[in-house]
Amino acid sequence: MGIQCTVYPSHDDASRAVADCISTILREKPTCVLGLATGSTPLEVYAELVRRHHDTGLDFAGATTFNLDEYVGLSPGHPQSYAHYMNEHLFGQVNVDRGRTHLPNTRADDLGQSAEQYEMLVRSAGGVDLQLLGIGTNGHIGFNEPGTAEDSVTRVVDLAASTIRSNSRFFRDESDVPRRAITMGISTILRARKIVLLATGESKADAVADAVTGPVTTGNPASFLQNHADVHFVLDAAAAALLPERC
Ligand SMILES: O=P(O)(O)OC[C@H]1O[C@](O)(CO)[C@@H](O)[C@@H]1O
Repeated sequence: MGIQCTVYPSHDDASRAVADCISTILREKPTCVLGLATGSTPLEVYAELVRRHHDTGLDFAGATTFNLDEYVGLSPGHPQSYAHYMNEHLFGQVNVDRGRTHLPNTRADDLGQSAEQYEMLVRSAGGVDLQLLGIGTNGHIGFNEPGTAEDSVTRVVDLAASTIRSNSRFFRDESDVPRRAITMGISTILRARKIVLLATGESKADAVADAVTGPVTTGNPASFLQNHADVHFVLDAAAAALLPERC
């Protein structure tokens, strides 16, 4: 157990390393199940995968995907919805079968039931082979904010004030940021066979150091990743700045 870290000089180098992991699993297991993340951090990973699809024929046809989370209150066509993000940056640009791409349905009348169904869907697909994660400055993974229990499953959550503030950069005004989301839980994420977390930039350095070297605590949800057997943190130098030399 423990988290393996690799540090790259730049965000682009780290993104290419993550694209390598995803490309490898697509080649080795064309029917793989990918767990996907949104946010600004993985944008270059998706751009690189799209380039590889066009340049080398990287094939998504057999893959199934499950996104970690989706805001409540935004239509799938809203420019800041994660459905729109995925369509724009990956799904609309590669040969993935759209019937096999999944995001939590946050338009259902019964959001609790919708979350339960999503959890079951991930399980019935045979589990996630490779889960891609980002990390919030407060240590959140998906929208599992500090205080989330390790046994949490897919559910409706309230976003932390710090997350609303941080994500307001994508919206006209902080008041436009949705207050709720459906997110996979910590236990949902930990069931993935392999986990790759990409973190870049100095704003993530504290959360990364706490997750890797601190105690396993609900105070930093990413620290639960220490309990997984195959977790790799792919970092740029800025995000790794507070880690000890050897970790
Ligand atoms: O990559 P960013 O934009 O820094 O976001 C970090 C994390 O925050 C979220 O965007 C949710 O706020 C996650 O999806 C992401 O992993």
